[in-house]
Amino acid sequence: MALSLASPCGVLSDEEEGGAVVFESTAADLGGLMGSRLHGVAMPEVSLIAPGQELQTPQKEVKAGAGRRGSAEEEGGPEKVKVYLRIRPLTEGEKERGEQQGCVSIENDETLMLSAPKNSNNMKSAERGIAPNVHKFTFSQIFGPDTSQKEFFECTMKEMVRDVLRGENRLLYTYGVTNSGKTYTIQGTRSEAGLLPRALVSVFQKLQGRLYSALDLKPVLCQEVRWLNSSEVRAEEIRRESLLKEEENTTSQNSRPQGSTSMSCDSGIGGVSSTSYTANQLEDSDSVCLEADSLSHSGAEGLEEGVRFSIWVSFFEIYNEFLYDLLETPPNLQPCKRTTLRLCDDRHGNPYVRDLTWIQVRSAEEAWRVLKVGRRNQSFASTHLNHNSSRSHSIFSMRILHVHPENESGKGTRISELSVCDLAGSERCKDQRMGERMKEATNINTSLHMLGRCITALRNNQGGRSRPAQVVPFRDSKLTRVLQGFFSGRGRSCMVVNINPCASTYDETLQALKFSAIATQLVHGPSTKTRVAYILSLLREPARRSNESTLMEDEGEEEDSDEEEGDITMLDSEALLRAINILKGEVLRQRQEKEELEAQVREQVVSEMMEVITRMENDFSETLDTQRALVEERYESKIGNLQKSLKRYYSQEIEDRDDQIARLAAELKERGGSADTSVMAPPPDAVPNPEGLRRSRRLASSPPPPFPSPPPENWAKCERSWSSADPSYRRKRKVSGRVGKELKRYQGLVSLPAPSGTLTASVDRKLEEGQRSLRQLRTDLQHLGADLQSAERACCRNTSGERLRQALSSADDMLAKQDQSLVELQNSLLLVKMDLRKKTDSLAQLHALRPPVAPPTPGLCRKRGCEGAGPNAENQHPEKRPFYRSLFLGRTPSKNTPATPTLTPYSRILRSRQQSPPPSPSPLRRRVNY
Ligand SMILES: Nc1ncnc2c1ncn2[C@@H]1O[C@H](COP(=O)(O)OP(=O)(O)OP(=O)(O)O)[C@@H](O)[C@H]1O
Repeated sequence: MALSLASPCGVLSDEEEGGAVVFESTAADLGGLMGSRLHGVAMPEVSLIAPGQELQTPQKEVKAGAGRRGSAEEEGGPEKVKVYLRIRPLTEGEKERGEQQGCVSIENDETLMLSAPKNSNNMKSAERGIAPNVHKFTFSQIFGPDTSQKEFFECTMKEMVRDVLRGENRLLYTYGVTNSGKTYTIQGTRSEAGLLPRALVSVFQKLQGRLYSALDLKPVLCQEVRWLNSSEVRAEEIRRESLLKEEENTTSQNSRPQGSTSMSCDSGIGGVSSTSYTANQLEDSDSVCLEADSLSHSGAEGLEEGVRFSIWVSFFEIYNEFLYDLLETPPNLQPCKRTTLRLCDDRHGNPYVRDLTWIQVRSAEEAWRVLKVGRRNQSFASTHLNHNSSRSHSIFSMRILHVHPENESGKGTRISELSVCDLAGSERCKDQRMGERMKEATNINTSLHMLGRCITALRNNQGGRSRPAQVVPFRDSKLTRVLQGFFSGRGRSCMVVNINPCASTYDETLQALKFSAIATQLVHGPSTKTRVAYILSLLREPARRSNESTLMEDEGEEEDSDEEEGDITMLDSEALLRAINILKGEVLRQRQEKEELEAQVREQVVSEMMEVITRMENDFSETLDTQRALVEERYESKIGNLQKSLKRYYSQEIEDRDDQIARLAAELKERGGSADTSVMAPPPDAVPNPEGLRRSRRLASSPPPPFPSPPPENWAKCERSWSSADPSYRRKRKVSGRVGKELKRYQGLVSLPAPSGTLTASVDRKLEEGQRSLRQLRTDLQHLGADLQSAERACCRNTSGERLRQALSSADDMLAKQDQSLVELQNSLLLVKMDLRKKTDSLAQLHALRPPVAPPTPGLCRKRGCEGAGPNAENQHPEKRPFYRSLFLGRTPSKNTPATPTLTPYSRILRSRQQSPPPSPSPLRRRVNY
C-alpha cells in the first residue's frame, strides 16, 4: 500500500519531497521549495509555517503572521482555529541516549524554531541544498516542557467547558508522533490529571445543584433528544448500574497486591488477537486527583436561569478503521468478539455512531469511573517507542441536555457536546515492518492522512474564490466522518499538537508540525451538509411529509424512520430512481431560488449603482456650477475690460479728431488772410513718408505744389522796371491787381485747400487704425465667442451662457454704433472734401477768367539780371512758375473741351475719393455662433 510507505501523517519527508507524490496540505509550501530548487534559487535558510502563511523568509514572516492574526481579530472576521503546541520534557533515559541535541527551541509564546540535528534526514537534505535545516512555526500558544497540567487546562480547555455549558459544541483533539505525550495531555496521571478529568470535574462543579438526574431524556442520533418510556428508562438504569459495578469490580481486582493485569482481546477483524490491554496511568486511581485551587473559578455563572442539565457520556475508538464501543455493556466476556459500530447520518445529514452506549453520569466521580471502563477496553500496545502506545483513535464525548422546566418532555431541549479525541500517534511504517503493528500503523497513518486532506480542502475552500471549491473528503475515513460536524460548522475544534524534543524522532516531528501548520490556517466555518447526507435527508422529507399524520400518532415509528441507514450505497434502484427524481425537482427549485436571488442581487446592484451615479451626478453638477461661475466671472471681467478699452479707444479717437478739427479750423482761419501763398501748402509735420505708403496713399498724402508767392522786394523791382519799359504794363498790372484781389477773395472762401490732402491722409490713417482695431476687436470677440462656446458647452447650456451672449450682443451693438459713427464721420469728411473740391473748381474757373499776364521779355530780364528763373523759383514771376502754370492750365477749361478739364493728380485723388468712398468698416459679427 502506497500510504504505508509514506510518512505517518501523509506529509512527505525532505527525502521524499523530490518524488512525484506531494501531500496536498503542504503542496503549496513544498511547491515553493521545489520551484525554487528547480530554478536554481538559493534555499531560504529558515522556512516558516504560520497561521495563514506559506513558507517565507524569516524576518518578514513573524511580523506577517502576527499582523495577520491581529488584523483578522481586529476586523472581526472569522475566528481562526486554535492550535496549541505542547512540548514534553525528555525522560532521563532519553537524555542518557543523547536525544537532547537542542533541535527544538521556543523563541517566544507563539514561535518555535526547529533545527535539524546531525544524522536526521532533514539535515542530509539541507546538506544537499534541497531543504532548509531550520524551520520556524507559529501557533496560537506554545507550552514548554515545564508546563503543568493545570496550567495547560486553564489556557486551553477551561474556556471550551464554559462554551459547552452555554450550549456550544466543542472538540479538542491531540495530534503528534507516537510517544509525544498526547495521552498524557488528555488523561494525565494519577498525580497530574489531564484535560479530560479536569473538564469533567469542572463541568460538575459548575452544574452543582442544577443536575437533571432522571433518565427519561436521552441523547440520540447526532444531536437529538429522545423522551424514554418507563421500560427504556429501566433499561438505561440497568446498563448504567452494571457498567459502574463492572468498573468497581475491576478497580478492586486491580487494587489487589498482584497489581495490574493485562489481557488480550481480538481486534474484531479476522480473529487475530493482537491488541493488548495494559494498565495505564489512571488505572490505579479511584478518584480524580486535582489540586485544591485547580477549579477555583468554578460556578454557575453564565448558565441559563431555571435550566437543569442532564449529562451523558460515551467512549469509543476507531481501531483499524472499525468503530468499537468502549462502554459496551454488559462487558463482552468473549474477548475474541467485539461488536463493531456503524456510522450513519441523521435526517439532517449529520453523522452519528449507531448503537453507541450513552451513560448518564451524575457526578465527576461517576464520569471518571466510566472513563476508566472505556480506558480499559481501549487498544494499547507496546511499541519500540512507547511501551503503552495507543493503537487507536479514542473519542470521549459528553453530551449535556439543557432541560427547561416547561418542556421536560424533551421537546425543544437543547443539547451541547464536548468531545475529546486522543488520536493515535503517527509513526514511520518502516519502524513497524511486520504483523499487527504495521497494519495498525498503516491504518493510523491512513486516517491521519485523510484528516490532513480534509483540513487542506477546508483551508482551500476557505481561501476565497482564488481556487475552485473542493469536496472535503470527510467520508474517506471513519475518523474524519466522526469529526465532520466539528469541521463543518456544527461546532468548533481546537488542536493540541504534542511533540517530544528527541533528536531521533526529529524528522517525524517536523512532518507533524508541517501538518499542524495547515490546521493553523483554518477558520471556524459556517454549518454545511455533505452531499450524500443531503440526498438522504431529501429522500426522507417527502416520506416524512406524507406520513406526518401517522407520525403524529405514533412517535415510536418516527424514531425508527429517523434511524434509517445513512449509507447511500444501501439504497435499492427504486429508491435511487426516486432520489434522482427528487434531486431533479430540487435542482429546479434551487435554480429558481438562485435566479430569484440573482434578480435580487442585480436589483440591489442596480440600485446601488444608481445611488453611486446620482451621487456622482450631483458632484459633477456642483463642480460644473463652480466652473460655470468661474468662467462667467472671467468672461464678464474680459467683456468689462473690452468695453473699457473700446470706450477709451473711441474717446481718444474722438478727442484726436476734435483736436484735428480744431487745428484745421485754426489753420484755416490763419490761412484765410494769405490764400495766395500757402493755402495749398501742407504742414510740414503732416507729410508722411511717401516711400512707405502705397501709391494711392502717397498721392493722397503728397502735398500739392506750393502756390507761388511773389517775392516782395524782387517783385517791386520788376514792377518798377516793367512799368518803365512797357507803358501797357501799368494797365495790365491794374487788371492783374483787380483779378488778384478777386482771387484772394475766392481763396478766402476756399476752406482747407492746401492741408486738405494732409487732413484726408491723417483721417484715412486714423480710419485705417480704427479699422485695424476693429478687426483686432472682432478677432478678439471671435476668440471670446469660441471660448464662450466651449465654456457654455461645458456649462450644459445653462442660463448664465445666455447672459454672456446678451453681454456680447450688447458689445456688438455698441461696436456697430461706433462703426456707424465712424461711417458718419467719413461721410462728413467726404462732404467737406466735396465742398472743397467745388471750391477748388470754382477757384480754377476764376483763374481761368483772369487775363494772362505777359511774361517779361527774356532780354529785358537778362538785362535786369533776371536770368535766375527756373530752379530759383522764388525769384520768378508767380505766373511763370511751372506748377502754378500746370495747376491752372489743368484747371483752365479749354475752349474745345470745356466740360472735361484735364485733371491734376490732386483733383484726381479728390475725384476718386468722391467716386469711391473709403470702405466703411465691415459690420461686426452680429451674433456669435454658439
Ligand atoms: N508533559 C509531560 N510531562 C511528563 N511526562 C510526560 C509528558 N508528556 C508525556 N510524558 C510521558 O511520555 C510518555 C509518552 O506519553 P504518551 O503515552 O502520552 O504518548 P502518546 O503520544 O500518547 O503516545 P502514543 O501515540 O504512542 O500513544 C509517557 O510516559 C508520559 O508519562
